[in-house]
Amino acid sequence: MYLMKNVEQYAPQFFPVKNPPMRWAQKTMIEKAPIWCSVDLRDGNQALITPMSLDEKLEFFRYLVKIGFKEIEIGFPAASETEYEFCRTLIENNMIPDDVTIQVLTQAREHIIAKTFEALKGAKHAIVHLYNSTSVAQREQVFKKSKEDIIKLAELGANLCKEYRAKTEGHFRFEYSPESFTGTEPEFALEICNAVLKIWEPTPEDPVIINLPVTVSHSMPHVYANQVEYMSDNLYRRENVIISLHPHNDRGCAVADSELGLLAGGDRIEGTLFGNGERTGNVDIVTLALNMYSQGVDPELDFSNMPEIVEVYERVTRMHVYERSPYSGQLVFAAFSGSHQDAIAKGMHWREEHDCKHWNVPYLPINPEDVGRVYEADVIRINSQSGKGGVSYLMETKYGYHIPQKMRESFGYLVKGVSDHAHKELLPEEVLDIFTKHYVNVETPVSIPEVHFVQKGENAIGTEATISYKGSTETVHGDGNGRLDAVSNAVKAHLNMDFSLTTYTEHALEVCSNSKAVAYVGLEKNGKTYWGVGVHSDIINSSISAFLSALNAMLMDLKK
Ligand SMILES: CC(=O)SCCNC(=O)CCNC(=O)[C@H](O)C(C)(C)COP(=O)(O)OP(=O)(O)OC[C@H]1O[C@@H](n2cnc3c(N)ncnc32)[C@H](O)[C@@H]1OP(=O)(O)O
Ligand SMILES: CC(C)C(=O)C(=O)O
Ligand SMILES: [Mg+2]
Repeated sequence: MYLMKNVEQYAPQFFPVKNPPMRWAQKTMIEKAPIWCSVDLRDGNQALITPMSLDEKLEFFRYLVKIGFKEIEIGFPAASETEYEFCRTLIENNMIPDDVTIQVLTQAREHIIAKTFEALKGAKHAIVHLYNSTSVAQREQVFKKSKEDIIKLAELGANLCKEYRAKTEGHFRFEYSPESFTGTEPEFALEICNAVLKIWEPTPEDPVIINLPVTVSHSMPHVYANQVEYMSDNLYRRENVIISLHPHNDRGCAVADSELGLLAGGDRIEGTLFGNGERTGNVDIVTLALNMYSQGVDPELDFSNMPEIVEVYERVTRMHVYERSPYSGQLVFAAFSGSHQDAIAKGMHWREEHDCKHWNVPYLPINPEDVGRVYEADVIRINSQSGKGGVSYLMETKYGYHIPQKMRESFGYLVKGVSDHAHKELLPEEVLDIFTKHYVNVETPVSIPEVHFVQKGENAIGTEATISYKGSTETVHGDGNGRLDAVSNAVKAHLNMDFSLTTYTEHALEVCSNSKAVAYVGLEKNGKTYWGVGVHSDIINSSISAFLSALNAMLMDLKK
């Protein structure tokens, strides 16, 4: 018995290439950026609940130009007034930079082609993108036409485009898409593309784009790569043809389809920012480009200010960038878990110490700063899964505290406990607050309001300390081999208790541009270590405060 009863109605709907050479499978990397074409304003827009307004489209267009797109499909001008107006606004207001080519989509129907060319009047250059469906399902169910008739439809469209181009001023190139390519037999897809190419006769000066859309994804990515390789090997005048890939993400494979398709002969990618588009989306160009970037290949697009890109995109499309979207999601660089944080913190230190030329910090495929993300806010995030490494890294990078190795565990568990009980993430300020309240300059139950020292020999110091404890204040004396030792001995004698000072470290601390000294003290009693921190403008005061803080932690614990 099947858990999902309808499984039997499904069968593979794709047409694999027979005996594919699979030369692409020998390659391991995409070595140069493809030609990028953003289809955000067309494919992306047609998939929005509320399509973008004219102003929103204009803003998005300008932003795509800023990112570095040189080819932008701006819409389907024959589809609606807004689409038409948008095209006219760009042209009439000279808003298209000379190095940017707009692209428009049209069906193979005369009135639609006529309207498309009318929309393009005055454009210096443009790509006219003609499509018709070629898949078995569409031929049978939608067009109810034979293969021959479908080829005739494509030829009609190609001829009409040629005629209208001849009548319109401007430098226009052509693109043809056998829509639903992945549901089409490869031999038929080749036949129809070659029929169109024979009408358009591509030359080096007038190359034609053949776009191979994964309109609906039916197969694993290597099947698509074989189809692309087959087309690339057999297209008429291949040398003057630009093979474009247009994957959709129905199987979650759009990025893989694009990458393998590029290895297999693709020259160009049509996709959208963050993968917006019909159903599960188009290929996410951000991911594709930054995948290349992470291997040292210049993607020729600028994604260095991801927070701004996300803001513009979310505002104009009313879509949301998923928190786990590669490179762009709010949480993709965040490490909550202790061992990840620890490795990142160590990796960052390693990098500083070894002046590494290549980025190889564990768990971070790229430097988050390269896409405008901030370490403290975006990388090490603290909750009950966090550990000492991450918490200490945060205290060091955000607040300048170099917590001694031996103290880190105590602090790590303290923070984890707070987060666990509150059942929430702790902000850096909250972590600092726990640190301050628990360790820094703690003056109860014991405080030392006054202390004096006298040098008694080369390694001998005497102290006179005023100690307040349980409501009484007394002046006591002690000797030691240093100031802290002398104070510690005076306190031990006064309280009639024993403990040993196991850790002492100190360093300078910048607090609001004032330099202070911070000291850390570890006191051990009955096999347990108690920690204290002192912060003061004077290092002697810092060390005594650190000592007292540790002592007070011990006394409070012994009282329990
Ligand atoms: C995979 C993709 O993303 S393809 C792009 C899809 N995008 C869009 O469709 C958005 C814009 N489209 C529209 O606004 C409308 O569909 C228009 C304005 C283009 C056309 O509108 P209408 O003619 O009113 O309606 P509609 O789209 O339903 O037309 C369907 C007819 O066109 C035919 N047709 C569909 N696609 C094509 C094509 N590429 N070439 C030629 N004919 C086509 C259909 O077979 C059908 O024919 P029929 O009238 O003989 O049954
Ligand atoms: C118009 C075509 C290229 C398309 O968007 C698709 O097939 O997905
Ligand atoms: Mg599409």
